[in-house]
Amino acid sequence: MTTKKHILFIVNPISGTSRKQSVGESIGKAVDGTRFDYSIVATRYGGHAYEIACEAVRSGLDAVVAVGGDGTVNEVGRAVAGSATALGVIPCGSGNGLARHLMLPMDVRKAVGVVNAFTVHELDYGVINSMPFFCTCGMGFDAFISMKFAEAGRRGPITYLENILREGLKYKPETYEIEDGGGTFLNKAFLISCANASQYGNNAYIAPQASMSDGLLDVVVMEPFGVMEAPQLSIDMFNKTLDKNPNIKTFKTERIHVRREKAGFVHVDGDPIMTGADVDIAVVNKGIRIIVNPYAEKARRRPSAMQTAFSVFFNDIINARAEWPRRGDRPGLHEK
Ligand SMILES: Nc1ncnc2c1ncn2[C@@H]1O[C@H](COP(=O)(O)OP(=O)(O)OP(=O)(O)O)[C@@H](O)[C@H]1O
Repeated sequence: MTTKKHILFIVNPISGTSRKQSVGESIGKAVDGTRFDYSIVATRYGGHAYEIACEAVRSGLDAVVAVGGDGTVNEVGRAVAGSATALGVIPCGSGNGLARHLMLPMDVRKAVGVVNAFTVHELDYGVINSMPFFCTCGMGFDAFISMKFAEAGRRGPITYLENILREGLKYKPETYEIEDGGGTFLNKAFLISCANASQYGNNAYIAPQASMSDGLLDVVVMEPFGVMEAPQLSIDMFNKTLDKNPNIKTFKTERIHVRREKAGFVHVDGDPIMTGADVDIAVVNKGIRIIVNPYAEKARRRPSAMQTAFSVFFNDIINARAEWPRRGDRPGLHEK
């Protein structure tokens, strides 16, 4: 008789937009009880998932499964990184960037099926000023929007889009000094994103070539762009061709150092955090064990309705940016 594996499911009840009352029940019905002993706990506050997952690692559990979005994945990932305990994900957030990169099913029952299969790979994660990230981190417009999203209080893709629309109208690019081992260069940029996994969530691919097993981060520098280039940027983001866009510089590296004009926000897997002007970002090669999807067919990634909606909204920003100053009723806005 083989011994059962021990798994803890940590449910973030406020993640995503749907109510989470029945999630525990769905998990209970789908877990293979002949092979796994499991328990389910709900978080009571931000940071609680990290605390519970640290305890699970100390107890030597085989896996801790984050039931939530990228914020919950980050808390559990931080706790299990560097240990024998694996990270599992049941995607229940609004963006689910890591889950989508790993091609995990969005359906709870099917995602538990992936946990049941228990295929564990050692994968990379990143660290920004000593804070681990598993999907993306970034600064500039990237961090600005994640901060606004957190402030908004409401969650879900529509809030995200509304914020992009509102804030995109007045965002001003900054100058960054970037050092990547090969040299130092100055860049005026709209955003700098560092990707361990390929997307922000909702299938918006900031770094289509990003791999979680190459020991490298994909750095994306989006330079200031004009009204004419913007529609192509949004199309490229959803067609996974952003790396071919002339307004984008991309490179792979193990680490970079970025010096900003002043202290400011960065985002770490979508959550805004204040840091100093100097930012160090590095990859930890094969630093975390993750339950992956043995049934995934990479060739079948398709654009979703959400992708199309995002493109439309992005184009609206551009149109609004072009028109408002002309109307003369928004003197505070910065039109490039
Ligand atoms: N019980 C709780 N009450 C308040 N906040 C919580 C609670 N549990 C977790 N959190 C916090 O909620 C935040 C959002 O969670 P999460 O990222 O999982 O969902 P999401 O934002 O909807 O998804 P995504 O990041 O994929 O868009 C996290 O930063 C987490 O720390």
